[in-house]
Amino acid sequence: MTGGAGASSLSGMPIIATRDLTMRFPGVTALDALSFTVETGVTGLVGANGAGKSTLIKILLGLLPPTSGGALVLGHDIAVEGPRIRGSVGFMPEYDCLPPDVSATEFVVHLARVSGLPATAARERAADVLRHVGLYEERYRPMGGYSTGMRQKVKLAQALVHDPRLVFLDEPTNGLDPQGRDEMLALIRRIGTEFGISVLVTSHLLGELERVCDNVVIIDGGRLLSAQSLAAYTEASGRLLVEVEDGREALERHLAERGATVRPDGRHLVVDLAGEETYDLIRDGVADLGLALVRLEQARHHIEEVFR
Ligand SMILES: Nc1ncnc2c1ncn2[C@@H]1O[C@H](COP(=O)(O)OP(=O)(O)OP(=O)(O)O)[C@@H](O)[C@H]1O
Repeated sequence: MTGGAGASSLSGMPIIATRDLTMRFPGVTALDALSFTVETGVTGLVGANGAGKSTLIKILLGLLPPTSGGALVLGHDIAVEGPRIRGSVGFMPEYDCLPPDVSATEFVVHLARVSGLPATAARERAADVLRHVGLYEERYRPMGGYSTGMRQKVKLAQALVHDPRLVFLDEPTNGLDPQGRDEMLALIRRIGTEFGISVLVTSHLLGELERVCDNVVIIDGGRLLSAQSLAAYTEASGRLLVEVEDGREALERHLAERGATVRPDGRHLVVDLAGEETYDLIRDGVADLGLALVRLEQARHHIEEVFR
């Protein structure tokens, strides 16, 4: 993935490539000259409410023409190949209007038929994806009685039923309780790994994307803040985290007197890594003071730091 300052490039052909993508509505610029590429895998698209995530998805599906700029999705041009893109891309919208009198099975079979699958294949695929998302006996009941979690699963199942190469999931954890959220995040990870389908998943919560994504694109007010692999966000920071059972202050003094740059941070000490000798200094200090070492590791950057 590339884009933004300090972006790192991943190998392989991009599944999404945007170029100066701009979308203006009267009085608001929803997307402002966005240029980035996304490689295969699970990619998080994160931004606050109103950042432009849903608008970007509609444009990438070829449903909404941008004001200017362009994009390729799976190598297809959004300006002229919308139907082709929608044939190879699944879409789980943020909101739903699931017919209350219809069962999940009937609904997903119907959408499989709309995607062009023959009747038998549509029934088989629908049964498969409903099982994969975790809807079992309930799938024969009318959807009017479903919980939010079950409705999210139906939306996910219909996005997967035509065996797409890529799925767009718009805020799939919205409205879920913590357990439902965990289940949905685990499912998203499985879609990317076991099923081999690339995923673009939006959220306004960085923390949850951090748990399932290979890559993260961050937008703010329609502008690109950053687009890179998760590993690049959380790379080693050049600082060591040290935790001892008792005697944190004594160790801090000991290290500072020997030239280390050290400061307390909660239960830890954070020590600037000047080289291998910093490890030796800490080891000797802990031994000299007779302390019990609980933890010594490289501090990692946190993805939230992008927003600071
Ligand atoms: N059809 C439209 N007409 C006018 N303004 C729009 C339209 N669609 C979106 N906007 C505006 O564009 C901006 C981006 O909206 P968008 O829905 O893409 O954001 P989002 O990041 O998906 O947020 P949310 O998670 O709240 O949906 C917002 O200011 C929104 O009010």
